Amino acid sequence: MSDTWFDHRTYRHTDWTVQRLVDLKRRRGLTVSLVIPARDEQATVGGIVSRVRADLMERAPLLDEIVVMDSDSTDDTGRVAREAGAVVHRVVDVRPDLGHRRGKGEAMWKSQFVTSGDVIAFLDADLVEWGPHFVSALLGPLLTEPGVRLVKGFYDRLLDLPGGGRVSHEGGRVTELVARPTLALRWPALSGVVQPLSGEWAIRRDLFAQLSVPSGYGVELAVLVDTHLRCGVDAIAQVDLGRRAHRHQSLRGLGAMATELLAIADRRSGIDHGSEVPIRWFDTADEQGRPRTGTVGIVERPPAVGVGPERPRVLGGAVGR
Ligand SMILES: O=c1ccn([C@@H]2O[C@H](COP(=O)(O)OP(=O)(O)O[C@H]3O[C@H](CO)[C@@H](O)[C@H](O)[C@H]3O)[C@@H](O)[C@H]2O)c(=O)[nH]1
Ligand SMILES: O=C(O)[C@H](O)COP(=O)(O)O
Repeated sequence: MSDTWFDHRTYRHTDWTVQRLVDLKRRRGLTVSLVIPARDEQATVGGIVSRVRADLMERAPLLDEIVVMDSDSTDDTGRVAREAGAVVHRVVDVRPDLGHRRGKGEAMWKSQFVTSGDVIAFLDADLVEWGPHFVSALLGPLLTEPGVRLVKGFYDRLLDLPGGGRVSHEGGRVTELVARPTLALRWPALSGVVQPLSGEWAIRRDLFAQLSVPSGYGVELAVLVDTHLRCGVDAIAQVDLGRRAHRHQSLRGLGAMATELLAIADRRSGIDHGSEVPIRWFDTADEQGRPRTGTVGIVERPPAVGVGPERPRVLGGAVGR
């Protein structure tokens, strides 16, 4: 297997200083939006927003806006993020004429209608070990390599072990057991992508607007595969960001995520499972002792470029002005 892509499209976050990135951005005349999708992240979102704001907006003018997409939170995520200095949009309030779906991908798709940067960078809101370079370094390849249009972050991933306070370096269970094997089998050109599911990535707006976007956790895999299919693997770069730790989901939650990823990959290989896949959980039972059932949504939003302007709302039967 050729490692050519890995060798010439893999960078380290130390390859650029923030000042160099600011100079490059100014020279290229580009603007950058940071988007943070967040559902019930009041514990971490405030610290994340205030740190990127201080380092990448106030100390150095790298970001033009920081937007938190509040994804159906039932806690104080929106207020905490606003007080920390972000512009906050409730996903449900953005383009209501297009309807509302739940999920991370929906928050990211709708962010296109409330941001204006030529480049959109994404950052998860549940990080507990990270730094502002998780955002700034993603811009390096986009600002220096004319052919690069999508940049993925990668890192050493920590996993909390039972027993309290113990960690291993074997985090990213869905990444290692589902996403990377799927890429290796179906799109081997992408097998050098270290963290295909990383929530830290940056993309040219004009490319993102041409892609369909799964409403749930399939967004990262879809954007990666579709960029490869549409633009070629050299349009993708990756940056080593060091170490990352985040809040872990339950194994059952990860099972649903894995199901969605496999269905999204299948769809791109010509096998469509429809908009919903039934799943069963054997670790819990209903009143009759049978395994509980649930469904995983496999819906996608169309490319934003084809979505027209907001339709006027109909007020009391008359078209509102
Ligand atoms: O309905 C949702 C669910 C999650 N999130 C936010 O999305 C981010 C990541 O979600 P999380 O549940 O922490 O995902 P992980 O278990 O960490 O999943 C990994 O794998 C996913 C599938 O590729 C990626 O989307 C994630 O970014 C990546 O961290 C966080 O800021 C969440 O608050 C939403 O905005 N809406
Ligand atoms: O990227 C992944 O595989 C999922 O986010 C799960 O990560 P974890 O195993 O570190 O919880």
